[in-house]
Amino acid sequence: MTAVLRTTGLAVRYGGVSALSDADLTVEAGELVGLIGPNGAGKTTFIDAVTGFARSTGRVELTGRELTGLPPHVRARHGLARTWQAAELFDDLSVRDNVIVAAGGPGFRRTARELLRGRGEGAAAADAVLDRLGLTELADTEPTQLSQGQRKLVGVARALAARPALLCLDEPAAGLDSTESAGLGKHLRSVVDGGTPMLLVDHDMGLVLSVCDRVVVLDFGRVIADGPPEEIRTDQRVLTAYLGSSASPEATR
Ligand SMILES: Nc1ncnc2c1ncn2[C@@H]1O[C@H](COP(=O)(O)OP(=O)(O)OP(=O)(O)O)[C@@H](O)[C@H]1O
Repeated sequence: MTAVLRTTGLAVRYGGVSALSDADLTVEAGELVGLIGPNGAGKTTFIDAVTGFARSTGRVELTGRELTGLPPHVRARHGLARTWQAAELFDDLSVRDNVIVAAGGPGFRRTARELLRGRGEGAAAADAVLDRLGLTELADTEPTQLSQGQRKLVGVARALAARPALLCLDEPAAGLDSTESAGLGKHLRSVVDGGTPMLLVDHDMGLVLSVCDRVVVLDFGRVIADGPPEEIRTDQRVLTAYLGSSASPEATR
């Protein structure tokens, strides 16, 4: 079966620094794959290389189509969506309008018309995304009124609105408390179970190990482990990479 995402020998250098080396990773249909590793391991660099924001060597394929060398906006058009470590929202638009604007597909004029009209296809699609993420009650709220966790979820809603083939999330749980993080995990799982595969980078091991189907571990830019959470928890290379001892990776954050 064709993987949704397949990278082969993906590598990124920043001057003399090898940020990512020879990284092979797949995300299959229906999968939530976690990408973890100690600080500076290359996780954000991996997402940057896949989405075209970092110059890379090696190969990137999305549902069998080669994206290698294409600029970010073309990769996005082929179905790659990402979020950033800081959720960038338009603070003077409602949550619903933030999602409508992010859907992008209709083009600026049609999006502007949708916003002026208030309802329509774009609004209905945005409401469906908000519903999946449990944000319906906040649709008419302005982002300045939201908690950090809710802002993160709106960021995910914006990425999802473009109906991507793959959603890449960069540290969506950063700054969330454990209750907010557990809530986020439930919603991310629901997005994947609803048909959108996901690559999740996060330092919150409780979140990653509890919601992911498979976890890939990077250390010094190299993949050192790839398997189900229960295997990763006890993988000696992973334990050593995190603490240089036989402690659990969950104890690192
Ligand atoms: N723009 C850049 N220029 C130079 N070096 C960079 C750049 N971006 C990242 N690096 C280096 O590449 C390596 C991987 O960084 P990256 O941010 O991808 O790691 P990470 O696993 O996401 O780390 P963290 O968990 O701290 O966010 C690090 O050594 C980092 O210092």
